[in-house]
This record gives sequence, structure tokens and C-alpha cells, in this order.
Amino acid sequence: MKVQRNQKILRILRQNLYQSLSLFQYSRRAVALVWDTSRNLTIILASLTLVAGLLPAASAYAGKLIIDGVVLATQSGMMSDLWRTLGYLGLEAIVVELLAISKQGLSVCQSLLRALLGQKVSVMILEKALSLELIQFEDSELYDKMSQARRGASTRPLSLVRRTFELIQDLLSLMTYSFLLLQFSLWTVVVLLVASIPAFVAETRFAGEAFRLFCWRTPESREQGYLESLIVRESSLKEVKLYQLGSLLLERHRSIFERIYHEDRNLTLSREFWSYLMDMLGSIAFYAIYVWIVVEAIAGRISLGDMTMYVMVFSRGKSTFSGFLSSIGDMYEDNLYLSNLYDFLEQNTATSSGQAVKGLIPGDGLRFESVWFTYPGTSQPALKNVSLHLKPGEKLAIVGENGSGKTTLINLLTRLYVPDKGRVLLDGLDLQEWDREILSQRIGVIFQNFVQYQFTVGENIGVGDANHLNDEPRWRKSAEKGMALSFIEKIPENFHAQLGRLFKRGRELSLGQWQKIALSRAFMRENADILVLDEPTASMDAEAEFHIFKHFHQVTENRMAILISHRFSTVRIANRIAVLEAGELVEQGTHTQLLEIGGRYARLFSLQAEGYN
Ligand SMILES: Nc1ncnc2c1ncn2[C@@H]1O[C@H](COP(=O)(O)OP(=O)(O)OP(=O)(O)O)[C@@H](O)[C@H]1O
Repeated sequence: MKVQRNQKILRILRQNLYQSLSLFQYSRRAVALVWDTSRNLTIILASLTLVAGLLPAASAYAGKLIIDGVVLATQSGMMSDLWRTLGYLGLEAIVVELLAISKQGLSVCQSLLRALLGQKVSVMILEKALSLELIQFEDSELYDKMSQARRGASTRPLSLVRRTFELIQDLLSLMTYSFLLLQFSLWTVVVLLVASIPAFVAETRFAGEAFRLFCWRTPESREQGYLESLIVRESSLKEVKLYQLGSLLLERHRSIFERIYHEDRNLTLSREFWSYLMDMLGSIAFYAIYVWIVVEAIAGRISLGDMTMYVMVFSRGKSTFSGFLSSIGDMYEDNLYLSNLYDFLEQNTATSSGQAVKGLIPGDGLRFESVWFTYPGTSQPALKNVSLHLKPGEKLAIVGENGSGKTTLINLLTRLYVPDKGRVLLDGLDLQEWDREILSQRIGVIFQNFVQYQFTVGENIGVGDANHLNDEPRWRKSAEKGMALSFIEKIPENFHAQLGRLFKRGRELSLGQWQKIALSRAFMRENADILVLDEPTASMDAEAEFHIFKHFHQVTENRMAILISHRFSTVRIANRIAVLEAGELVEQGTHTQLLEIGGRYARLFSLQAEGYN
């Protein structure tokens, strides 16, 4: 019965210890990461750590030599003993100075590595984010992992470096202390190790708990971050003030904090309680050995110098040991952070890009073949069995109520998403098989929610083709086609004016002016033979819109154009109009044909016409 119980206790202890140790599996990667960041700094850091770890024991030993020397010199009264003792003193002074230098050096190396490592990890995360498919961002778990990785990017790797080396330093000191203590008794070392195990297990467990809390809370932290941005960002502040939402948002922010704080407080209290208990256990063991040393010295079995050294080694050992434990706890958290970081970095990039640079049937244009698509996490398909054919040079307009699937069609055409069923073909070849770069060069697009970059005017147009980001003549040509040139020329620094308020001397544009910039952006890709315009003129004044559509065929030349608009005056310039309803293509034809059918389009058209009367 007793044997069984002992075996059970041993098993639990083993499991706990194994669990704690297994969580250090990322330490190797951490060291590799530091090594990759800067080999020289890592070598210097490792050498200084070695020196700083070994010197404390050396200084304790020098202390012993000094005391024994003093005792001997007072007894013998010889000058040679006095000089030898003074020599030991000089030795100790050198050791202490070396220790100070190595600590200073360590701090310099850590600061430099910290900066380099923070930057490296941030770039790794951002590069990975760029390689992910848009659809992967709809997975909230992945999004949370990325947020956690980003949140810790500037602090975690930094503390990881510091703590890893502190740990090694403490370990070295403890080993050298143990070596000195071994001369007294093996038992002192055994007690030191055994007394440390419960504290080690408790420390790693609580650190694990803290990290799990940190992971669970990512959605809450994200919500808090969002609420903060609503209050401080200029774009939302206006509405927040007018609707007097400030106190409501602040209250939400506060209630999230209170929930988090409650959990934190409980964890902190139990963590501190247990670590105090474990620390006390260590203290009892330490003091038992302390008593033993004193008794041995009084009995004359060890010298006064030995006693001083052992006592000093013990007291330093005790504080080093506490430092060692807290480093383990913190390092454990850093390692867990790293495990999360690598989880994110090793995420599969969903679809592989094809290699094709031309289609199977050049000049076939664009085809949707029985395309179905449902957004992840939703049950209703956004597109149902859509088939369309757009020949080179043709202009297609897509109309339909809000939520009927127009933008989704564009998302599939631009390969931001992949159809669940059916295919989208360009020149007879599935978009998946096209080389991504070649495909994107063939499509110029203005999204409904285009980005207002806080760059210069020219760059805001230039981003339409990153290969010509700073190509001023091309900015000008594109701006002319997008109807932006006339207002840009009225701005004092015209194409070089900074936009947005984030930077000094940045100017703000009106929504219609921004839209003209976005439209010009779509014209940057001179080789693009597909032009996608999602609500391109929604915010433009009547004159600008009139001019754009008057010259529409001219500026789109022999390109295919897909135009999404709720304005029927705009839509009628297209060769063909497709009507979407709840994800289905219900009608197709020219403006006149669709009016003659007297179906959905005709009804919407007459409704809008009535509205203008
Ligand atoms: N990222 C998304 N995740 C889940 N569902 C989405 C997403 N984007 C759109 N939807 C849903 O898909 C359907 C089609 O949306 P889509 O944006 O294509 O409509 P739309 O015709 O462009 O509308 P609007 O005229 O308002 O721009 C809608 O029911 C919408 O709620």
C-alpha cells in the first residue's frame, strides 16, 4: 500500500518535472534566433556571461584566502605572511573590477541585441503576414496568434536574450559555488538541489498559467485596442464626439480591464503565495546547513576563512538561486511566446501560386464558370453558380442590391479568394495556374474601400504599380485619366505634397479628391488589360463623373473593364450589364435589352429614375 502510494507520488513528481522541462523545447530556437541576429554580439555575450558567472566564486575564494592569511599573519607575525595576504587582497580587487567590467559589457551587448532582435522578429512576422492568403485572415485563431506575436515582438525576444544569459550566468555561479561547497560536504550540494525542485516546478507552472491567460485574452485585448483607436483616431473621433459615445466606449474599455484585472489578481496572489512557501522551504534547508558550518568551525574542523567562505557562498547562493528561479519562470513565459510565434510563422500558406505566364487560349478574355463561393464562418453562399464571359475590350457593368455579391465577384477575379466550386479563367487558364506577378500586372483595380495612404500625392498614385512607384511622368498620365490632374496642379507642391495628418505639413483631401487619386492609381498599370472599378465615382461631383464616363471608352481603350455602380446613369455606358441578386446572376444584356425584358433591372432603373424626378 505504502509502496504504491510512494510510486504514485514519484510518478506525479516526474510528470510535473517532465512537463516543466518539456516547455523549454523552444530554447534551442531562441538561441538560434539570437545567433542569426548577430553572431559577434552573441559570442561576446556568451564570453562575458561565462566570466560574470565564474568570478563571484573566485572572489569568495579570495575572501577566504584573505581571512586565513590575516589569521596566519597575526599568529606568525612574519612580514612574508603580511605581504601574501595583501597580495590576496589585490587579487580580490582585480576580480571585483573584472566582474564590474563584464557586467557593464553584458548590459551594452544586451541593449544592442535587443534592438536588432526586436526588428528581426517584427520583420519575420510582417513577411509572414504578407505571404498569407486573405482568407486566412478570416480565421480568428490565426489572427489572434499574429496579434500575440506582434504584441510581444518588441519586448519578448529582448527579455529572452537577457534571461537566457542570466540563467546561464546564475547556473555557472551555482556550479562554482557547488564546487566550493563540495569541499565541505556532498550533502550541502544535494540539499541545495533537492530543495530547489518544488520551487522550480511551482515557478514554471504559474508561468504557464500566466501565458494561457495571455492567450485567452487576446480577443479582449484586441477589443480594448479597438476601443482606444476609436477614441484617439481622427477619423472616428468626430462621430464619437457628435454622438457622445465617449463615456460609453470608455465604460466598455473599463469593464474589459476589470475582468482581466480580476483574473490577474488571483493569479498574482496564488503565484506569490506559493513562491513564498517554496522560498521558505529553501530558506529552512539553507539555514540548516548554515548551522552545520558554524558548528564545524566552532569545533575547529574548518578554518575561520573556510567558514566565512562557505557562509558567503551560501548567502550568495541563496540570492543567486532566487534569481535563477525567477529567470526560469520568466524564461518559460518567453519560451511560450516563442512557441506561439513559431506556430504563426510555420502556418501553411494556403494556396501555392502557379507558374504560367500566358493562357491556353490567348484572347479568350475572362470567364466565370459555374462559380460558387461562401465566406468562411458563414453558411449562406455569397455567389451561387455564376457564369460570365467577358471578351477583350468589352465593358461589363455589374448591378445589384447591397450584399448581392458584386464585390465578392471582384475578390475572386483578383484572386484574393478562391472559388469553392467552379473556375475563374483568364485566356482559357484557371487563375490558380497563373504566375501571381504576371496576373497582378494584368489587372488594374480601384476598390470600394481603397486605402488612403499617408504618402505624397504622387506615391499615392504610384502604389498602383510598385515597379513604377516614383515614375513621375506616369503619375501625370494616370492622374489625367483619373481626372485628378487639375486639382493636383492647384496644390502648391502638387505631386510632392504630403497627404494625411500623421506627418508634418500633411494635407487632407476631400473624399471625392481621394477617389480621383484612387482612380488614377488604377491607371498606373499601363499593361493591365483588365480594369476593375468598384464604385469609382460614388463621391465625385456630377461634373467629374460626367467627364470620366464621357471619356470612359477612350481611357479604357481596348481593355476589359468591369464596373460596379449603383448609379444607372453610369452603368448604361457599358456594353453589357449583369444583374446579381442574392449571389445569383439573374439577368444579362445591354441597357436597352434589359429595359425591354422588363425584369429586375428595369424595375430598379425606373425606381431610381422616379427618385430623381
Ligand atoms: N469578409 C466577409 N466575410 C463574411 N461574409 C462576407 C464578407 N464580405 C462580404 N460578405 C457577405 O457576402 C455577401 C456579398 O457581399 P458583397 O460585398 O459581395 O456585396 P456587394 O454586392 O458588393 O454589396 P454592396 O453593394 O453593399 O457593396 C453579403 O451577404 C455579405 O454579408
